[in-house]
Amino acid sequence: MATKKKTATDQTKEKKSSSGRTPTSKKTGTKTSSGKKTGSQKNNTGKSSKKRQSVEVPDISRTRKTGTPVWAEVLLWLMLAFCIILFLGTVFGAGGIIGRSISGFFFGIFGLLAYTQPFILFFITAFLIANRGSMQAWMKVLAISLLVVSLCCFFTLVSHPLSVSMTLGDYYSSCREEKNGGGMAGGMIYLLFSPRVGEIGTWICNIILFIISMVLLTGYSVFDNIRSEGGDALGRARTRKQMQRELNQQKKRRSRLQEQAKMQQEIEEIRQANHSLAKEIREPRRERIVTGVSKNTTFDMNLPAPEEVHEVVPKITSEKRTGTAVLDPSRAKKAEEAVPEPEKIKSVTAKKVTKAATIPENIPEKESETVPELNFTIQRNGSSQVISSATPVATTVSREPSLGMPEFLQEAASRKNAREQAVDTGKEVSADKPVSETVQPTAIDKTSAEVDTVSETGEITAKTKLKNPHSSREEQEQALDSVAEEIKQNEEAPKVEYVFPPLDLLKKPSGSSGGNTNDEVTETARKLQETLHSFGVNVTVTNVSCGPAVTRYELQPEQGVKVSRIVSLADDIKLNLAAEDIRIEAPIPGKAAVGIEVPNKENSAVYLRELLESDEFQNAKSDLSFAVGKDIAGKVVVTDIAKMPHLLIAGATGSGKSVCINTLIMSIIYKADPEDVKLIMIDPKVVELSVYNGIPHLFIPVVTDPKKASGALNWGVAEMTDRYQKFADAGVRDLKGYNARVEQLGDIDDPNKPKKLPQIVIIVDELADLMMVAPGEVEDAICRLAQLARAAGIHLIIATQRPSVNVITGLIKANMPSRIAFSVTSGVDSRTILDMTGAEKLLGKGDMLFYPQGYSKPVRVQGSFVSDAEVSKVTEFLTQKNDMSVYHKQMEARMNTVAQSSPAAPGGAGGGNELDSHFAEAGKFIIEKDKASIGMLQRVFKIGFNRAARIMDQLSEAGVVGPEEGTKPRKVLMSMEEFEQYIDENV
Ligand SMILES: Nc1ncnc2c1ncn2[C@@H]1O[C@H](COP(=O)(O)OP(=O)(O)OP(=O)(O)O)[C@@H](O)[C@H]1O
Repeated sequence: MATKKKTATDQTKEKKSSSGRTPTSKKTGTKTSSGKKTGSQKNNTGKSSKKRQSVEVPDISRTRKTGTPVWAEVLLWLMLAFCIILFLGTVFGAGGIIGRSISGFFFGIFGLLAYTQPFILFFITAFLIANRGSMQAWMKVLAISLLVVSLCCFFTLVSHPLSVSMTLGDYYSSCREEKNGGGMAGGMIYLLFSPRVGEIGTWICNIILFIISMVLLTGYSVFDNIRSEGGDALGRARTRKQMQRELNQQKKRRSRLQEQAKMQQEIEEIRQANHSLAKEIREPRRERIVTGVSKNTTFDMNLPAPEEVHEVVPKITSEKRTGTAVLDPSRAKKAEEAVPEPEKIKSVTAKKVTKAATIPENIPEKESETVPELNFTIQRNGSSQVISSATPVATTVSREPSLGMPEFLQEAASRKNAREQAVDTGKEVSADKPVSETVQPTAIDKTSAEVDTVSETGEITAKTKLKNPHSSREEQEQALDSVAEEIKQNEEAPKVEYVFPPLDLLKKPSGSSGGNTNDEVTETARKLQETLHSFGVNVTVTNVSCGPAVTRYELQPEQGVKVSRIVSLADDIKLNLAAEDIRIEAPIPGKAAVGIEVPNKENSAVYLRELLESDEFQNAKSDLSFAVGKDIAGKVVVTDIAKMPHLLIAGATGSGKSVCINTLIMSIIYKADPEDVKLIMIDPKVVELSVYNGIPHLFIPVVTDPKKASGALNWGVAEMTDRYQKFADAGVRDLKGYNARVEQLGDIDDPNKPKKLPQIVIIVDELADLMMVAPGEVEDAICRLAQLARAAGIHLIIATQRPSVNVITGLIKANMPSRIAFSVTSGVDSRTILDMTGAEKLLGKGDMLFYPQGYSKPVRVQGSFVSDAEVSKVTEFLTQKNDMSVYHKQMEARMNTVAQSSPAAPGGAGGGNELDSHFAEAGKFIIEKDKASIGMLQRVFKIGFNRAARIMDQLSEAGVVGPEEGTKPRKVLMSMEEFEQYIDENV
């Protein structure tokens, strides 16, 4: 035990000592509790071990390397003592016996210089110690010794010369006694030189000795100095010469650089001249400044003899164009001479072209200091007129299609078909109207050609019973069955020939075309140019398009003018033109111009009749042609709903949505047979579309109850899925293919023969009202229809006055590619509709931004107008001429079925007190989760709030869940077994 204890104490001691002293071994290191060394510890250990080594093995010599060794220090101290004693002895005769004998010895050796010896001795000792091992130090000591000796000799010569009889020993004793002379050292030198070179010689030799000692001591070489002095003078002369030479070189270099810069400038000028010439060549001919060509193409017989007219044709050699000459200065100069200046161009090349015509007096010149003169074209109702402040007005007919209009909008061909003949009986439209030359065959031809190709192997299977394999909802199936039944009944009913309503039921446009007069347009164009010029933005009005509501001025900014500057001046332009609001289109798509749209002083309405009478509409092939209105240049805009394929119409209240929908419906009524196009109208506002009740195009009466509306949309979904099934059976891809296949069957005598399917347009006048009642279901139905219904020939037209994100949801927006934005209150609303601002600048009353699928930017259009009275007249005509009494009854019946089958309708799918089809599932789900909430049911079963609430009420009645408890969730009262038993007994 004792041994153990001792060992432990020893260990502790060792530890202590190791921690105090620091260990020597590298292996020893502090370990962490886990036994591992940390990095920092390792580092520390490393450092401390080095320290430890230096402490452990003290190396005095090494430590003293930088300082004085001990022995030297001791020596120095001893020397100091000796010198002090010497000093005391020599100066004061003190220092005792040792002091006196030492000083006597020093007087004997050095004579008078013995007084300096204590200092010299101490200095030499210290100096040698400080520069140990240095030869230089020894040399210095030698020099001092020589100096001392020469000084001793000097004192010998001066104070106490040696007599001839005296020996060196005598002289030593004499100096020691008298404390005078140069001592033995001086005497020795004297004796060395005096007998040989005489007294003077001794003096000289001593002086030389003195100089030598000084040279050795200071290292200063007199000869070197003399030589360097002489050399310096020579060097200075040389440097001066060198500097002169360099100055001359610099001058030469500078002048050469100046020459180069000059040459480069010349080259740059030539390059610019080449560039501008090349640009002139690239410029379209019409944009080049042409002199001497009259724009008046009418030949005047009274004109004087034809003058020579010159056209500028810049002559450019290949050398100039390629710009190779500029690399060679000499050639560059030649090229410069060859490159004509603007004046030169005029004069030199004017001789090239001669034409027999008058020379116009005023040619618009591009000047940045002055406002350019006006010279632009006014486009109005498809024709264009050239306006120039310098030349007389000449009118030319513009045959160019209006800007930004895709082909399918201008589609018109000489279509004289059976339908037109039928229309002629009722319509006022003259079939003998000349076909416009602007009309071109369009994509629609191609499309019809494409879709008409039907699979040769496929045969149409007659389907007696319609089914909906894709629909999972019971309601949808019910709706589908009932609607199918109704359709079947309709088909079996005797066919009534559709009588198209005559166009004279619609109001004729007034004689005046409206819009601004030419003078007003010119005045506004001038004001625009001046306003922008006053802000330092130079523009030229190149074209003016007079629309029914707005006039667009096309401005071409000068080179270097930023488009954003014009946009930023919108308010100033508005102020200067005193305009209500202006819209800037910067730049106009496809044009090198900025468009400023200024409202007309007088707004002219675009009557639907003039659009329906237009060639564009008359020649449009599609049954779903829609006369939208007139564009900014007064050109009729007709579009095909089938190609849209779904349209979202949004705008503030009173902006013209309902009128737009009316014109759309009227366009269909005037274009399509009810057999080809059917309409489903949903009008939660009740008053807007009810007037159409009774027209043959309606599938079901106008739906006004928002709760029933989602049922109608669901019916649309069911119809769509059914149609896809039919297409699949027939081996076709879309409605056109299917109808073509049906037509191929001809008049076979089979009661189950498939019938042609009409295109269906579902029109919703106020989406916001529907979204309030059943947002989930409406959104679902709209999205499903929008995604798939195009090929099935079902198209959606949805209007809303609330362009907020909870009405036009992201899903709806993504699935409605074509948009019409009427005037809205804010840019945010405009963004919601169009994904860009602009609609907030519209004027209302049918002023719209038309943005169908395929457009890069929305086009501003003034929508066509049809009054309620006109609509009433047309619907009256239709109900009278087309016997719809049977049809009405059937529609009523179908409407009721659809309404009942609507999931949003009260009473659920079965109506009355029947339990909802989701009742059992919902009950089980709630018991399983032990949580009852309507929102949860909505989410899980993807149903609307009303239905979920109804299921919850039914569950409450059945005692599955407790009553409502304010904001708290209802209590779950039944177990799974009890509920299953309940279902077995009651359901
Ligand atoms: N294309 C048009 N040309 C001339 N005036 C028009 C045009 N469209 C609409 N208006 C005028 O604007 C008024 C309001 O139009 P409309 O009823 O269509 O607006 P709305 O957007 O449907 O409004 P709300 O959402 O309140 O029903 C019309 O009574 C009519 O006088």
